[in-house]
Amino acid sequence: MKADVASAARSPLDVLREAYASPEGVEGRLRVSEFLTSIPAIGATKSSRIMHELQISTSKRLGGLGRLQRRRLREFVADWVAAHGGTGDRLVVLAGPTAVGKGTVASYIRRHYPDVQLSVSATTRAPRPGEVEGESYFFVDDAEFDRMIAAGELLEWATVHNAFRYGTPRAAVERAIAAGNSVLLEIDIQGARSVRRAMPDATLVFLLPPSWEELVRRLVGRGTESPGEQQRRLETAKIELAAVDEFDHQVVNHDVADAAQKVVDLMRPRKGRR
Ligand SMILES: Nc1ncnc2c1ncn2[C@@H]1O[C@H](COP(=O)(O)OP(=O)(O)OP(=O)(O)O)[C@@H](O)[C@H]1O
Ligand SMILES: Nc1nc2c(ncn2[C@@H]2O[C@H](COP(=O)(O)O)[C@@H](O)[C@H]2O)c(=O)[nH]1
Repeated sequence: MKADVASAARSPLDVLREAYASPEGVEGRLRVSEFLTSIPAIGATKSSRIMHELQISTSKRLGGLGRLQRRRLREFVADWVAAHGGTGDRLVVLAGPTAVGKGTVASYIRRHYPDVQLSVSATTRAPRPGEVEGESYFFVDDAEFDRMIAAGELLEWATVHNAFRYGTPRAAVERAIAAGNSVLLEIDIQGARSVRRAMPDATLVFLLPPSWEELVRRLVGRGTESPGEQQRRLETAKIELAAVDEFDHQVVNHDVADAAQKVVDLMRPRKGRR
């Protein structure tokens, strides 16, 4: 008989998230084999084969998996769900350390994939040359940002790099999802965590640099921060890189077009892609 953990109301990915967050909780104590067979179209034989492929022993419980096993299982389940009727992830968050290329990848997506809806954030920082109100950001003053927070108009917000405040307007995201469209949020890591709390079904993508040296090269090469500020951001980047396992997918930004394609792929219907 199928275990009741991945009932129609809850996605198997939600079950995994809860298990990884609370290894001693109900989901954490669930055997991996029971979890797998609770997913429609996975029976006992298939479950054994999958566990063998993922190098997980038959006695393991979800909460007792090691870091690599957790990642392998989560990626397997994400692919499986997508291939068996997934409709594309509705809310996709692209986050990562400073200068990894989030803005560059998001701009590439804006230019090359006009069907992808990008959320436009509100910010208290001033516009840079070439930035357009309502396209790049909604540029607001502190009083207006305070008002938006108080009115519950922001899905998440954060003070980024100890400088200015940035937030995701809730209404546009909710409207898009209600209309059956997908939305991409390019935000910082604190914001990604807040989105996960507010909307547990969101898909979090961590953009990684090809190497630490390349991240430093990109930050220094961009030339928009003083040497002191670069140093401070690199210290924060070290801490942020350690958060990679909180995310559903990792994309390495070797090449902008390739990274953009990978992000967009997550937002598209993927039935039968496996
Ligand atoms: N794949 C890539 N290869 C080489 N250079 C890249 C690549 N992606 C981005 N860059 C360069 O890296 C620098 C940082 O990129 P970008 O400003 O997009 O980073 P970011 O993650 O948005 O940074 P922040 O969070 O600090 O705003 C830019 O000079 C950009 O041109
Ligand atoms: N938490 C949020 N972070 C955001 C949002 N919009 C942008 N950002 C992040 O801010 C920094 C700096 O951006 P910049 O345009 O001033 O260079 C960058 O890391 C963005 O990802 C948001 O709505 N929420």
